[in-house]
Parts: sequence; structure tokens; C-alpha cells
Amino acid sequence: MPTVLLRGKDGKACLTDFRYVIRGDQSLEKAAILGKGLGQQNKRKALDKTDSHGGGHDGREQRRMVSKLLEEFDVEEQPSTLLETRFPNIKVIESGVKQLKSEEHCVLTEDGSQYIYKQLCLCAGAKPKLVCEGNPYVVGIRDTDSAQEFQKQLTTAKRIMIIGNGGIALELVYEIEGCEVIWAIKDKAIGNTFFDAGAAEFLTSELITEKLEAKIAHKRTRYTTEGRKKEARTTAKASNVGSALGPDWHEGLNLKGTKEFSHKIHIENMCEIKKIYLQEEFINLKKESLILPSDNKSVKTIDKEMWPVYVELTNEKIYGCDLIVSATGVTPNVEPFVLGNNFNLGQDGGLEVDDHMHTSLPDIYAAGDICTASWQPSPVWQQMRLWTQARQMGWYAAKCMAADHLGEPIDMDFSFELFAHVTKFFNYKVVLLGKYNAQDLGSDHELMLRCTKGQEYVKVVMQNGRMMGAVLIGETDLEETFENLILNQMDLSSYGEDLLDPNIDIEDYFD
Ligand SMILES: Cc1cc2nc3c(=O)[nH]c(=O)nc-3n(C[C@H](O)[C@H](O)[C@H](O)COP(=O)(O)OP(=O)(O)OC[C@H]3O[C@@H](n4cnc5c(N)ncnc54)[C@H](O)[C@@H]3O)c2cc1C
Ligand SMILES: NC(=O)C1=CN([C@@H]2O[C@H](COP(=O)(O)OP(=O)(O)OC[C@H]3O[C@@H](n4cnc5c(N)ncnc54)[C@H](OP(=O)(O)O)[C@@H]3O)[C@@H](O)[C@H]2O)C=CC1
Repeated sequence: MPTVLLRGKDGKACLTDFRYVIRGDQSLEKAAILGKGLGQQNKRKALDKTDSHGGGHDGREQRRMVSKLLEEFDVEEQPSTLLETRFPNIKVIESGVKQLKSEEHCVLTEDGSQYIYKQLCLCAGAKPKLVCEGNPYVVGIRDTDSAQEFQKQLTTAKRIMIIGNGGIALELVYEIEGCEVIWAIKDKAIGNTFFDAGAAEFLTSELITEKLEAKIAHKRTRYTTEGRKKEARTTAKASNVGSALGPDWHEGLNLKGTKEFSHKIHIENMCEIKKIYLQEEFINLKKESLILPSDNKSVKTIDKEMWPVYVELTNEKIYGCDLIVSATGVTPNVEPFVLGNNFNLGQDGGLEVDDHMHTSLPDIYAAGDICTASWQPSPVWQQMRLWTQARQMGWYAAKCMAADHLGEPIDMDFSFELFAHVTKFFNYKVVLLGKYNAQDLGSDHELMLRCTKGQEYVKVVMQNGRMMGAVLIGETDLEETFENLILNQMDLSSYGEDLLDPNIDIEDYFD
């Protein structure tokens, strides 16, 4: 069993408390990049870890270093014509790809054109993996269109159900106002893709404290999504998906239901969707005195109000609601490319790429959400389908394509040495480093925690005296030091609990 050490900020032990641009290398004029995710987002604030080379940046970005590897910056969407003007070797074709003929080195687009490539990089992202796909009451959020459709439906909703326990769900429960939210999760605690139960508890208290009420005052700069909406419509007909949204996607969307209250969230944990009934089906069901055909058990309905749709959960509760949001992860968008092409696919359905971002087919590379990293990773890196990694992969894939074209060797990019992600949940800065949830470490690890309710939550994951990962919630100022400690794998055994002692200036300690 892992050892857990808990401390408050006062030192006492306690229990409570990311655009890529392929720069002007003429040797790449025949390299095609399919998909225009990262480079085409509207102005939005991105919280991201970047490489030290700063590729693809221009003067329009305003950067703020969070640590040596983590930085925060604004990205401004520009029309593709501007891109072509600034980088004359780039030609943007605004048409979806409907077929890839890898043996002929050829792609066919929806407008009936075909293009011969020397090298190809597939960056078509992913699409939401929906529960009960096809049900008109189940929505997923991926791009501007789907986010705006959701906003529209929310304006007439009194109660919605959110399924899933990852990034989208976490952001939605915090952002939605004036609408009752039933949040159904498979796990015991919220945010399983990002947190452990301790961090979840730290954040859950925010769901019920006055901090939520005051959050509007803390909201970051708003931006509009009009430009992005247009872009999504004109470029992505092949798959009917636009670029995935990124940090602050909900800014500029009025996520408000019909009710006057701010937040009303009810969490149903340890359950999944068993069945969805349309109103008529449900009425018929009621006539059969609440005996469900599936298991012949009586089930409890939660209220007497009539709803357009009813969800039966595996814990036998049935909730009526106006809408079901399936925030249940993504599946790589490989369809138009795999048909007739013998790609190796990863377990998650992505295009397998090696340590040169090369797929299993000649001259085809892939980057971002569409791919599955299939190299032997660093002990403190794992793939997650994040903006951060999509950008790093895009940058590195371009370098690999150029190196391969020139017959030059290339080392693995530094960004893949350490997993690092910075984001915001419940208005707290959240930094995730390395094996932040002790992923793949087995039971032979130790956790050290420092938590001060409402202020900070610090967790480090130790193995054999070395720091393997960390979760930093709040303004901890520990990210840079911990980044270094994880990267250099220094033996920290002799420091013991002092590592999290708030009375010790750890930055000075390891200088
Ligand atoms: C709501 C939401 C919030 C998010 N928030 C964050 C966050 O805060 N931080 C973070 O790090 N990550 C976040 N992510 C994840 C992040 O957005 C993705 O990991 C990232 O955008 C993936 O980049 P990509 O370039 O691989 O794919 P995408 O951004 O999805 O771009 C793929 C592009 O390919 C195009 N395309 C698809 N099929 C075809 C085709 N057949 N022909 C031509 N073009 C095609 C699409 O139109 C799209 O433009 C969020 C995702 C969502 C949905
Ligand atoms: N701030 C950020 O960094 C944000 C990042 N994102 C990224 O955008 C992408 C899409 O986000 P999201 O959809 O939230 O995906 P995530 O992968 O973050 O989370 C999906 C969640 O749904 C659960 N799930 C999967 N299938 C089912 C099911 N059938 N029933 C109930 N629960 C299920 C998963 O559980 P399990 O893990 O057990 O399978 C997991 O909790 C992700 O790549 C995410 O990382 C999105 C928003 C914000």
C-alpha cells in the first residue's frame, strides 16, 4: 500500500483540509498537413507546456512563463490567406479529405480534387465518444458548432444530466448556471482523469461553498466564437467536426439555463447509464407500475415532473431531464484514412506512431489526438489527448519530416521527457506533472500531501526516494522546482517530510 503523508500549509499534519506553423522550409513544399486544429483556433487563452525552442510562435502571442516548461499565452486565429501570405510555401486547401490512397501517395478531397504528396502528416484530431449515440437528447461537445448547439439547448433547460468524469464534465459543472445538473460518474470521486480522491475532495467542497457564487467575479477575459464558428463550417465537412475546443472554450458562451439559481449540482457516483427512455416510453413504463423489462426490478423515480427524456442509472435511480451531455472521452478520427490502408492502430483506435511520429505506412506521419504514441515512453511521460501534446507532436512531427526528407538524424523532442499540463478547474490553477496519479507505478510508491482547504492541494508521488509525479492545485509556486526534481531524478530520501514543509523554502533548498 502506498504511504500517505498529510500536512496543512501551516506545517501541521492534517486530514482536512498551447498554433503550429510549419516554418518556411522550402524542402517541405510537398509535405501535406491534413487537419487544421491547433493553428486555427480563435483568439483564446491557452495554458500550455511548450518546448524551449518556441516553434511556431510569432509576435502576436503574449507569453507568460509559468515555469521553465509550462507557459501561458494567448493565441489569435488568423484567416488562412494570411498564413499563405506570411509563409509562401504553405498552400491551404479548404476541403475535407474523403479518401487516402497511401500506395499511390494521393489524397482525394470532397471538392473532387486529388493531391499527390511526398510526405503526409495526418492531424485530423478525434471525435467525442458518445454514450447512446444517435439518441436526439444526447449531445457531445467538441467544436464551436457543438458547443453553440449545447448553449442553445441549455437556454430552455431546467435540468440536464452530465455523464463522464473528465475534463469537459469538470468544466461544465462549474460553468453552468440556472440549471439543475445531475452529474453521473463511474467513480467514487470527481475528475478521475485528472485527480485522485483527495484532490477531488478539495475541489468538491468548492461546489458547495460560496466560492462558486463568487466565481463570476473571477472569470477570465471573454472572447467571441463567431470567427471560429465560420471556420468550423467551411473546413471540416468530411467529418462534420471542426477543431477541438481548447482552454477557456466556454468563455463567450452563456451557459445558463432557465432557472434563477446559480448552481444546483447533484452527484451520482459509482454508476453508469443503463437505459434512456423517451417521455412516451417512460409513461408506458409507469403504466406497468415501474417494473423495468430489463431486470424486473422496481425502480425509484426521483420526481413527479414530466421530462422529455429519462435516464435509468445502474444504481437503479431514474432521472428525468431535458438533455444528456455525454462527456465520455474521445475516439481518434481515423475513418477516412484507414479505409483501404493497412495502418497499425493502437488499442485506443489511434494511428500508431513511432518515436519519429511516423505511422506504420511509408511517408505518412501523424500528430495530435488522431495518433497513439507507440514508442517506449520516458518513465514520467504518458499520452493524453490534450492541446498541449497535440501542439508538441505537431511541432516535432514537422521536424521529423524535414529530417527524414534530408536524411538527417533527429533526437526525440525534450517535451516528451516529462508529462506536464497546466489548466484551470473550478477557478484553481491545476498543474499535473509526470506520473501525477501514480500511473503504472504499482503499489510500491509513496504519496505526500499538503492541503489547506480553499487555498492549495499539493501531492507528490515518490518511488525509491525519487519524485515521479505531482499534482499542484492553487498558487503553490512549486511547479518549477518539482519539474526539475522529477526530470533529474535526484534521490530525495534524506529530505523525507521536509519536502513539503511550508516553512522550508524548497526552491532555495534545491538551487
Ligand atoms: C471542450 C473541450 C475543451 C478542451 N480543453 C482543453 C484544455 O483546456 N487544455 C488542453 O490541453 N486540451 C483541451 N482539450 C483537448 C484539445 O482541444 C485537443 O486535444 C486538441 O485540440 C487536439 O488537437 P488536434 O490538432 O489533434 O485535433 P483538432 O483540434 O480536433 O483538429 C483536427 C482538425 O482536423 C480537421 N479534420 C477532421 N477530419 C478531417 C478530414 N477528413 N479532412 C480534413 N480535415 C479534417 C478538423 O476539422 C479539425 O480542424 C479540450 C477539448 C474539448 C473538446
Ligand atoms: N482542462 C483540460 O485540460 C481539458 C481537457 N479536455 C480534453 O478534451 C478531451 C475530451 O474531454 P472528455 O470528454 O471530458 O474526456 P476525458 O477523457 O477527459 O474523460 C472521459 C470521462 O468519461 C468517462 N467515461 C468513459 N466512458 C464512459 C461511459 N460509458 N459511461 C460513463 N463514463 C464514461 C471516463 O472514465 P474512465 O476514465 O474510467 O474511462 C472519464 O471519466 C479529452 O482528451 C480531455 O483530456 C477537455 C476539457 C478540459
